[in-house]
Amino acid sequence: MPDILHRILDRKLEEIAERSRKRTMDDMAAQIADLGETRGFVAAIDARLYENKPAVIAEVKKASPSKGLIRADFDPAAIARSYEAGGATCLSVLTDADFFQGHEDYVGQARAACNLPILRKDFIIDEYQVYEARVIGADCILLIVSAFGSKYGDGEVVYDESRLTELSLLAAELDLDVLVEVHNEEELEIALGMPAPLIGVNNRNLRTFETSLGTSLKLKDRVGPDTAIVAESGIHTTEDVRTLREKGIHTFLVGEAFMRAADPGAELQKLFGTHVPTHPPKH
Ligand SMILES: O=P(O)(O)OC[C@@H](O)[C@@H](O)c1c[nH]c2ccccc12
Repeated sequence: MPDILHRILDRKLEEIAERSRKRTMDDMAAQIADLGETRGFVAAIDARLYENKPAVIAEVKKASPSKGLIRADFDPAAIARSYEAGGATCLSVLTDADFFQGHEDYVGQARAACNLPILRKDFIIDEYQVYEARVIGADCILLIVSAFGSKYGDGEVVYDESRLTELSLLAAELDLDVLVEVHNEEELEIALGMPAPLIGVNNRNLRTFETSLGTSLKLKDRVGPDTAIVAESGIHTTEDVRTLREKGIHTFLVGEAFMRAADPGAELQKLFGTHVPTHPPKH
């Protein structure tokens, strides 16, 4: 049985073919020429880190293949406002419909409701989706290195690095930032060789759903103190945040823990905010 990533990517190829029959890449390129500038995604993170504060990419996610429905009461605009009020640095909006119950319109809805830069969270494997990301109002795209890997009979995985580079160069041309996602050392080496990426370490294996913060901790050792990484997935408690910060990781991508809370922004503040004293200070 093919793994879930495989199934998602097969479906993406169909989706791209369906969509390009309705709207061509040339149409989108013409539309992009009239758009304003993007909101700097990486710049917002850098600015937050420069202040010595944690940078949180807060995810707008209704459901996932591993968890099923996560949030029934799902209003992207309200969630975006809540995240902004709770101190998020950026947003990540799921646009995949078939596996995450996302939609491309959610990016525009979130964008209109706040001033935060937005990552289009989807499985991008083709130029078409990069143009589409810019048209729907994203400021950054995700490139998942494992989506560019092919497994051979002997178990060896070969990555199409030139495709990854082509797509990240196209993103730069369209004024989009790129978050390159890795899950192991081999993928990390590939990400490090790409033009100026922001590197995210997914603690969740997209083929098995196994999740461990140990993945971020281990790969952080490989890049050393001078390379910032984003710890993605499986972050639920203040203890998780403390463990990662002690290791020198200060940028986080969090979805489920916020999405299950009645007030996602308040939960963000609880996980990452400064301690609020229970007694007001005396003058
Ligand atoms: O809900 P979590 O465990 O906090 O995870 C958020 C985010 O990291 C996760 O949704 C994610 C990371 N990389 C992805 C790639 C595709 C889809 C989803 C993801």
